[in-house]
Amino acid sequence: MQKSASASSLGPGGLDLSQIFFKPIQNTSPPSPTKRHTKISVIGTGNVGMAIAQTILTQDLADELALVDAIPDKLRGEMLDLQHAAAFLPRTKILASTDYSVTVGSDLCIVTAGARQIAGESRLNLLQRNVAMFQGIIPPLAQYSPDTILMIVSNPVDVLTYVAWKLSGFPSNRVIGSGTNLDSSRFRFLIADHLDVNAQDVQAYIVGEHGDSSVALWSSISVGGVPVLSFLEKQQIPYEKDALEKIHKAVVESAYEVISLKGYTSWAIGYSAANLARSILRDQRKIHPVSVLANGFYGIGDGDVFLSLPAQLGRGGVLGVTNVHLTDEEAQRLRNSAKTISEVQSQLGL
Ligand SMILES: NC(=O)C1=CN([C@@H]2O[C@H](COP(=O)(O)OP(=O)(O)OC[C@H]3O[C@@H](n4cnc5c(N)ncnc54)[C@H](O)[C@@H]3O)[C@@H](O)[C@H]2O)C=CC1
Ligand SMILES: CC(=O)C(=O)O
Repeated sequence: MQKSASASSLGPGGLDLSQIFFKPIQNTSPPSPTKRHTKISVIGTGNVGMAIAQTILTQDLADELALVDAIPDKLRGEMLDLQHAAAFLPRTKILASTDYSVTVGSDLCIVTAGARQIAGESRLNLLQRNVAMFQGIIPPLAQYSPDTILMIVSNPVDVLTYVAWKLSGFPSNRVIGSGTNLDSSRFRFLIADHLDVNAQDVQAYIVGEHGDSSVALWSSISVGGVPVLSFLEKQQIPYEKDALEKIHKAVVESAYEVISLKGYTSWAIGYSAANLARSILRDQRKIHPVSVLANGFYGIGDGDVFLSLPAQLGRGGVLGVTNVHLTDEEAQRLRNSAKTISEVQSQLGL
């Protein structure tokens, strides 16, 4: 099901039409070796996979985009629909197959395949179904692209990032969960809305589990470089701790609300994953709250656990974790979140 025949082979008797339309220029130098060919694979072409794929295309993040799904007709339909937008988009070769060989040589593989929550269902509830699926997804990805970076989006994303790390055998810097990059955007949106400022001027992180035990780092929030809580305290402006808790609660409930209204979430995770892809593939060295191997940070205990911490991302994947100051309460909540994930993980026997 790979991309349809290229224009160059469409002439009668296999005549190479490109030689008729374009006269080759003689004595040209070979293409610059510094220009990398970038390939992204998206596994799972449901609501989330397609939102990510279309954001990658509009943002011109890849020279080649490979799509994989278990349902061939749906997959081919999605591939053709994207290909038909070629006249309006930057040039990207789009391939699709149910066979993982289509992903060969990927720089980044984004995994979105799997069951999703129904209204009111927790992300953690998806675990058993999606772990079984990952056993058929991660090994072939690792086999066809042994140097790739894996970005896991399927839920429960933190535990599945751990599962992907185990199944791939990759070093932990090359296995990343989209984690709370999305929750942090929801958080920034709500704070910006509250203060009537631009969300891009709000620096604010949600860390820990992408889910119900996530932790809001109120102590480090700044708007336009002004640290919000210490500013209010210095100006002796009273604020209600309850109001802060309500904003965090709204972040936690965001996905449940959208799912109860439209059945799934897609656009925001599409932008979130593309935002991470840009930082990784363009070596932006930006800090994102993403799911990383967290042992040893902020007193997180012995077992291997992935959860979101503010991490620097670049071409090598996770380059480091930022040493953001946490209050004792925030650090304790983060360790509790790690414990929640560890307990779920311990049922897996991996
Ligand atoms: N981490 C995050 O922030 C977010 C994660 N999600 C998660 O993303 C996942 C996908 O959600 P949706 O796209 O809405 O679901 P969906 O049901 O629309 O799409 C899932 C796709 O996976 C495919 N699939 C199933 N088994 C497969 C296999 N073995 N190999 C390849 N493809 C397979 C299905 O055919 C389907 O096209 C869910 O687990 C959901 O909870 C959703 C939103 C945000
Ligand atoms: C579904 C999900 O994980 C989200 O939108 O946050």
